[in-house]
Amino acid sequence: MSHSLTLPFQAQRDFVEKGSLAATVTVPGTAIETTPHFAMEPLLAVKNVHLEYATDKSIVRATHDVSFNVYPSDRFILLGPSGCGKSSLLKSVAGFLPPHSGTIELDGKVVSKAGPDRVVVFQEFDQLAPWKTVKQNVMFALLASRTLGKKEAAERAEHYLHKVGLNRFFDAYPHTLSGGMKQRVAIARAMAMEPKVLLMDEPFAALDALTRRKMQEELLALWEDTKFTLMFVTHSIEEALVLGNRILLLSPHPGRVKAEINSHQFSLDSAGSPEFQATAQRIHHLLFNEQA
Ligand SMILES: Nc1ncnc2c1ncn2[C@@H]1O[C@H](COP(=O)(O)OP(=O)(O)OP(=O)(O)O)[C@@H](O)[C@H]1O
Repeated sequence: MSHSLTLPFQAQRDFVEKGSLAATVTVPGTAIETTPHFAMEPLLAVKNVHLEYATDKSIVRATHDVSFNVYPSDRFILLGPSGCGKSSLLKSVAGFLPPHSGTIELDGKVVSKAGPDRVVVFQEFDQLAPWKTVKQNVMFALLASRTLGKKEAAERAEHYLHKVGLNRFFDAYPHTLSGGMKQRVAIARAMAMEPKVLLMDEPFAALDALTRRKMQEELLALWEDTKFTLMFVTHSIEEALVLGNRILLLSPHPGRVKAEINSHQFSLDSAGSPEFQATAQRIHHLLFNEQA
């Protein structure tokens, strides 16, 4: 599904620079809201995607006919109940799970395998190589993908480790780090690849509430800095609202698009506001099939 409106050039620039505009248009007869994206082409186009797993006993359908577009600098959230296919969609965009039918296009090219233009940060703390230092972990992906030579990879690793506040830990080994610090390394490693889309699968779900909040703040600060394109999976309505500018709501298993919501008006400070609470309630109703 693609909804685009034409706005003047300055408004288009505002969108690119700020990542979103205040204007919201609701598509008549649907629960889909759209921020005008002008004549801008989507960076990522997911079209009518059915995802399936073949098990010994049966075929498990993970998603049914899912379509959405992600635009440059979007912070696009996949939100839905457990088992609705959020992680499967992320895996499919990453190139690990080919669609049973439908297509996924990045920059107009069909995604058929994993590539350095899509990097995933997972929830697990064990995604780092334990025998490598923090800096070596960040450099490894750059070297293995032949993105950079050794000297440039070292410089880029240091640059992104600075950005996530780990400049004093270049030579530390993962087992000496807290869960939050390990996730910062994983984020630095992913950002160092400078992917077209950064994919995050509940990266903060295993952290305590205070660290989770801090990591959300840091992720938004990183986004303010470089305006990267983010696709982020969560089942927390609050996390979706504070981190995302657009939220795709998926129905329970198998996941179908239930609604698309604009959330660019919210920040980490708006969690207690009446508007935030009302939107959270509305999402809750939409997710649980009550009238919004
Ligand atoms: N490797 C697999 N083999 C078979 N079925 C699978 C596999 N991975 C996921 N599934 C099934 O696909 C459906 C979607 O799973 P998925 O993990 O994508 O959902 P999710 O929304 O990310 O869930 P959660 O929020 O609990 O992580 C579920 O029914 C799940 O049991």
